[in-house]
Amino acid sequence: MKLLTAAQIREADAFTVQEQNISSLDLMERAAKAFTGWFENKFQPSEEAFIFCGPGNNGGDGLAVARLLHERKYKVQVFIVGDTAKASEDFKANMERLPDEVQPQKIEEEKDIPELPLIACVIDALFGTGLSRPLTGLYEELVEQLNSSGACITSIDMPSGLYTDSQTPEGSTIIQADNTVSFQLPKQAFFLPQHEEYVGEWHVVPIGLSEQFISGVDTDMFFTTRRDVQHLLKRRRKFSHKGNYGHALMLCGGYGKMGAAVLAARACLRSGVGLLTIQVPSAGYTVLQTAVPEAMTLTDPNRKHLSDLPEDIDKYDVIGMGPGIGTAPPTKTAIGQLLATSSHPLVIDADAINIIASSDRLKEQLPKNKVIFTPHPKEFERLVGKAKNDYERLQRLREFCQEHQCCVTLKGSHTAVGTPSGKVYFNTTGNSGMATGGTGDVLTGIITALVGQQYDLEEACILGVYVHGLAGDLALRTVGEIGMTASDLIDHLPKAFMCLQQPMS
Ligand SMILES: NC(=O)C1=CN([C@@H]2O[C@H](COP(=O)(O)OP(=O)(O)OC[C@H]3O[C@@H](n4cnc5c(N)ncnc54)[C@H](O)[C@@H]3O)[C@@H](O)[C@H]2O)[C@H](O)CC1
Ligand SMILES: [K+]
Repeated sequence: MKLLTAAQIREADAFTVQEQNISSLDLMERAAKAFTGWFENKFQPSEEAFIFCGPGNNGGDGLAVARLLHERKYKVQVFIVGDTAKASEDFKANMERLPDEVQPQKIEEEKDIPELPLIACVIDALFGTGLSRPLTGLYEELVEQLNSSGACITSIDMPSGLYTDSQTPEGSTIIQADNTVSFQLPKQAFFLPQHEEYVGEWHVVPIGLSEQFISGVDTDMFFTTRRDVQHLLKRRRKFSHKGNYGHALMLCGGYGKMGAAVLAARACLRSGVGLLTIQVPSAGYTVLQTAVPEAMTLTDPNRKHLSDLPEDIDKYDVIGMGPGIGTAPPTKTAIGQLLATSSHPLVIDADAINIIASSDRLKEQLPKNKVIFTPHPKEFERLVGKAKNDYERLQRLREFCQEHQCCVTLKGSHTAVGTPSGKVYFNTTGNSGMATGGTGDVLTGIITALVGQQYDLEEACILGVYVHGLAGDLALRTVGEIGMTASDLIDHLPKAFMCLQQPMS
């Protein structure tokens, strides 16, 4: 699904009003109803709502929500900040519609900011996608007081003070929402780790924006939904055999890190690959044969680290490498040799990334349209350099992918997949239980298996990160976040793939 900029959202708004022959006030009413529906599920009428409205349409939403909540027997108190004479037309219309029992109070100076009860339920309708500069003056003061009040804050559409699609200037004051309920589509800012404390949990409510507009609009930012990946999933044919699903080679493991090889191999096998051969340093032979009997095991001449490539390397459909291999000089030489000679698609993780990152010569040797990197943020930084903020990091991601015509899955809470054409796809599955050693090795195994099955690089990344997170979400239901291990993800991979095979209701 597409992610739109604030300007595109405004266009979608205008297009929808025309297409559906409704007024912008009708659209605001839809938005307010959608928000109120979410709110009713979350909070009881006994919880008094303190609604803070700015002078634009976000504030207009707040006023409409106040009316709807009042009709549903919630106690509401409305506060208005800003010059109402200059307020938007739909704001003014919703002021008119407020029932007599809901009389808004104006905040014109600091002393008008109310003292909130210890446990207060705040609705933040100060600014949404129309924010065009950092908060100052009374707005800033109010937001600071709300943030330090301990209230449970729900933001309408955007946390006030946060830019929708670009870097908010350093030091700006921004609402720290517990929940953000956004209209129709999540906003780009929600996917960036640096915004976690402002956005809180985000939720999306539909408001019927024009499908025609959204499908026609040009964007290079996407988020992946179940619908998006379901149609990527290839069917297995009735008369197929293991030769139809690819023969993967994995170069993984090192002394004390054979577990990484086991995890990557087991995940690869649980992701539909036809055949898997894994090469490990010779000390790992028994471990691999015992822990992963389905894989064929080759041993490196070196006992402790990778130092050589298999002889008949051309017969494989994909090579996955990196988990547990270390950065010993013979390992670097072997990786260099592989890059110089191989015509395979390559899935490159962990120390294989670090080895390439440390050498401009190796970076230059990267074959075009053949490589997937699966770095965590630190490995990514080694590969492309330090970024000042998440937006700069995303820009580096696009540039690197375009320069080397490769895919990169930049791992995180919303893993970002960069593609050779400069697009970015944010993943939407997964949970914090997955922040534990070995889950990256599992992802390498999954993506290697998918490339082996002839998914193109972009599809393998998007589907791979989605199913990896989905396995984590399924594991969450049985083992919870704290006790989750990488092996739990592997155990839940079959269910995750089964889930994707079910038609959506
Ligand atoms: N299509 C939709 O999703 C719909 C969204 N709705 C809601 O409308 C807002 C966007 O409304 P808009 O009037 O464009 O902007 P804001 O309310 O965010 O801002 C108002 C106004 O304030 C000025 N301004 C900007 N920054 C500052 C600042 N730092 N200090 C003071 N003033 C500032 C600027 O001139 C803005 O125009 C969207 O988020 C939704 O909540 C509709 O209700 C339904 C359709
Ligand atoms: K808001």
